[in-house]
Amino acid sequence: MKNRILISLLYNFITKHPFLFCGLIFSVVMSGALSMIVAVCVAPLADYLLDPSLTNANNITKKFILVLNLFRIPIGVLSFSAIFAIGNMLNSLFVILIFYINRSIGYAVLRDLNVEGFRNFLGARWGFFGSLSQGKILNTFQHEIIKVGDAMTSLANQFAISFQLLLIMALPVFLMPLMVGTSILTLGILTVPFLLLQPLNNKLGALNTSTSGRVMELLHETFQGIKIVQGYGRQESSITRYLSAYDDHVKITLKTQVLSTGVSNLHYTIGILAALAGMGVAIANGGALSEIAITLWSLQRAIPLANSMLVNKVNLDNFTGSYEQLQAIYKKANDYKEVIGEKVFEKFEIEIKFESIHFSYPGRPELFKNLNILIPKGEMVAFVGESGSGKSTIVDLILGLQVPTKGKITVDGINFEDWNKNSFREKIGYVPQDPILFHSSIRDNLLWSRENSTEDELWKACQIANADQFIKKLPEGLDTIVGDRGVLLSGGQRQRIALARAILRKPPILILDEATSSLDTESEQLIQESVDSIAKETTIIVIAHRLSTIVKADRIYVMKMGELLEEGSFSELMQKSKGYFASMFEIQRGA
Ligand SMILES: Nc1ncnc2c1ncn2[C@@H]1O[C@H](COP(=O)(O)OP(=O)(O)OP(=O)(O)O)[C@@H](O)[C@H]1O
Repeated sequence: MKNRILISLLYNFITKHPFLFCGLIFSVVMSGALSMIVAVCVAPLADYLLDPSLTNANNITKKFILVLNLFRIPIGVLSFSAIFAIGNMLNSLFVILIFYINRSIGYAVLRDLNVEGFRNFLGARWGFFGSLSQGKILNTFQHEIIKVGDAMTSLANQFAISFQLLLIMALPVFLMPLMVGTSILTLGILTVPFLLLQPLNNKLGALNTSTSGRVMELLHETFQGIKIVQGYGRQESSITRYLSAYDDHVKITLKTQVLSTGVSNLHYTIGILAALAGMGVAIANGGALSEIAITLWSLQRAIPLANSMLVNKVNLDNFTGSYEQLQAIYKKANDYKEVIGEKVFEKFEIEIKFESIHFSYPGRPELFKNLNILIPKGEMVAFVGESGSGKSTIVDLILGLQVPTKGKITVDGINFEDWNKNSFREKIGYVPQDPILFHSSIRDNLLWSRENSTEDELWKACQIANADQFIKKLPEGLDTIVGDRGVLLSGGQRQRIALARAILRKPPILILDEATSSLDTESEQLIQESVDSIAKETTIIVIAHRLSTIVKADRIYVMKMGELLEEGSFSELMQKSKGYFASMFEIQRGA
């Protein structure tokens, strides 16, 4: 399973980034070749130390001298040392290059996974976000994707190291097969206990993923709800809850890190033992000193590499938890994938129609049974009814954020699913119940809905939304920063900016979900007049609690527990004796 994942990740990577992969191979080959040259240099140096006249020099030294003669390089300890030093230096440069490419591979994979995650998540229907905690989504981006990127670096490292080892050990294997064989056998036997740690690694990896997810969830939840945490005086309990999750995570992380460092250190010692065992066998068998020196030199380069291989293996063992969580979330996002129709919505011409719509939220009883609604172009259509009766859900269905379980929604006679949803949404100005502003200036928040608006258009939209006066009084006017989600403004000011943002689009359809609920009566009145004035050229869908705000609506739908109770114009509904709407209106008037 794990190998299959790695192979598919590697394959994806090679096809997407062939240059990086070729760069890695080139650097690895160069580094290996240089290691070989450096190892060869050890023989003349060792022979020179034994006998500076080099009369009884080893075969390798003799061949080395022949090559130097070919290039007219003077023979002596200076040239031997210089070649040895330059070879080492060049090799170090290639090792740095390998490190750079390995990290680049990790970051390239990270970037691909981030893009894939973003596309998946933003392409999912609204329901997907309700099915997951935001902490989990953040954790996916901040931790799990990084772990998978690290695993790819480890994999690239594994590949590079295997190749380097092969080249570094080629000469010693040829010269001293017994010494190398003994060392490898000793190392292999002593490594077995380390390999038995794999199940523990897998378990720690999965625990690390879940505990870090919990930490992120609590962090996010606390700061999202900071007002209520402080308002209820629950700071201490929030800290305790957070610390408990944090401690759980630290415990697991510590275990993982100790294991990784422990493996690395113990294995290094074992590597030295293996080299000594090999050397012992070589000396016992009368091996030439210069050849033993070459092999020892190569082994001292190979042992840390073999050690890194084991550490990489630990990383590769515990990345599966992260990868599986990533895939599970991606799959979920994919299950919720929005169907994007092909027809581009250019102009709203006729109507929006709900035909026998059934709808239920997952795991909840059916909310709408056979709901029929008509929103003709140019009308102001209002939805009223008690809390929880389904008004906002109707808006979500119009926006395509939710999908009916049965029945058909059509726009201009065409099934909603056949429209390219974003082209339809681009024609909508939407002010949700809780108007979200981004942590930026008022200007940026407005321009977000229509980027190329002029200064005049910005102020005009603010004027219609009755926001111009208060914005002018702010020290930095349109450039005032609104704070995270708009916390530096009052609820009513936030609503007015959200309304201006919607109006700026000059949308043919304007959806106002309780858009004036936080305003004082006078501001509401002013906005009401503005909305009435744009109603002539705009289709307006409004959800209202204050029934006095929909007196001019052409059509009012009265909802109760997902059911359509009454329908008609304001005067028609008021004329119904014992009508639900009329009695609601009377109650509000009396209040
Ligand atoms: N994401 C959701 N998952 C499950 N049930 C939901 C979800 N959103 C809303 N509901 C339920 O659907 C019903 C209708 O909710 P909706 O928000 O559409 O009502 P509403 O009329 O707009 O209420 P209000 O006036 O309070 O905003 C409620 O019973 C609510 O609990």
